[in-house]
Amino acid sequence: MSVADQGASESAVLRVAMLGGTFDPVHLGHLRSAVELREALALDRVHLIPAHVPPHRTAPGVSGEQRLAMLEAGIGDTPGLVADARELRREGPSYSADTLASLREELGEQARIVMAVGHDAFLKLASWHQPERLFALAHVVVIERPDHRSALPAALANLVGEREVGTSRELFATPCGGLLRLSLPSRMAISATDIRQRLATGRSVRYLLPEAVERHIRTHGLYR
Ligand SMILES: Nc1ncnc2c1ncn2[C@@H]1O[C@H](COP(=O)(O)OP(=O)(O)OP(=O)(O)O)[C@@H](O)[C@H]1O
Ligand SMILES: O=C(O)c1ccc[n+]([C@@H]2O[C@H](COP(=O)([O-])O)[C@@H](O)[C@H]2O)c1
Repeated sequence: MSVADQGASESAVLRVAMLGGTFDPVHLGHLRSAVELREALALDRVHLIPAHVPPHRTAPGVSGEQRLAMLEAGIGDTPGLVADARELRREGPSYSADTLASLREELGEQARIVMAVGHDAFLKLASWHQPERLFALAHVVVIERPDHRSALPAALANLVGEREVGTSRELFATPCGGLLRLSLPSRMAISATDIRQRLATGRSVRYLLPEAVERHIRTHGLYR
């Protein structure tokens, strides 16, 4: 096979990322990092997937339907971003391994599937449900700030083993099983907790989330 043919067959393989979260509500930090992730890894799609019952935190105050509606409003027509409701349709805790299994089933064995997690979530990965299965189904990409490299806790170092690679090209040589730590420079200092507090105390949330999401919150009287 010529180099040009190799390039063509590589790019024909679907590359998809899952970015899970509570999205209570979705904000510009989430959306900007989804866009940057897509560009950095040349992904076909980034699926933003709201958790139905988040495994490691208290239940969100706003229903799954409302969090999904805000996510859809926030994404609008942004190319390559998808509001994916699959965890909302599943009963019980929203384990990421089950979500990746459903993506794998849908996209087939050859698709390159990435589970994107923030650095803080990554540090706890060894305590997630069926952590080895995550790597059997997908690559893990850790979104880090450039200044934020720290040593891994022992349980995580065991789980990660020799999986880490340095480039997306190496990562996408296989459909799953790799780890890439990706520096995205522009993480915004925005959190959903802060947005909820601002709304509850009547302060402005303008420019922290898309205007369509703010409109949805006002129309439905959320977070008051
Ligand atoms: N400002 C941000 N920039 C980039 N990524 C973010 C930002 N805030 C959260 N994330 C990431 O988005 C994913 C979903 O986050 P989540 O829904 O918990 O939002 P949050 O703002 O951290 O919410 P909360 O304040 O309620 O904990 C996680 O992987 C998290 O690390
Ligand atoms: O599968 C698990 O055991 C698991 C444990 C903790 C978090 N997660 C997922 O990680 C994503 C980010 O979670 P959070 O709490 O940082 O918003 C979200 O999709 C969660 O469902 C998944």
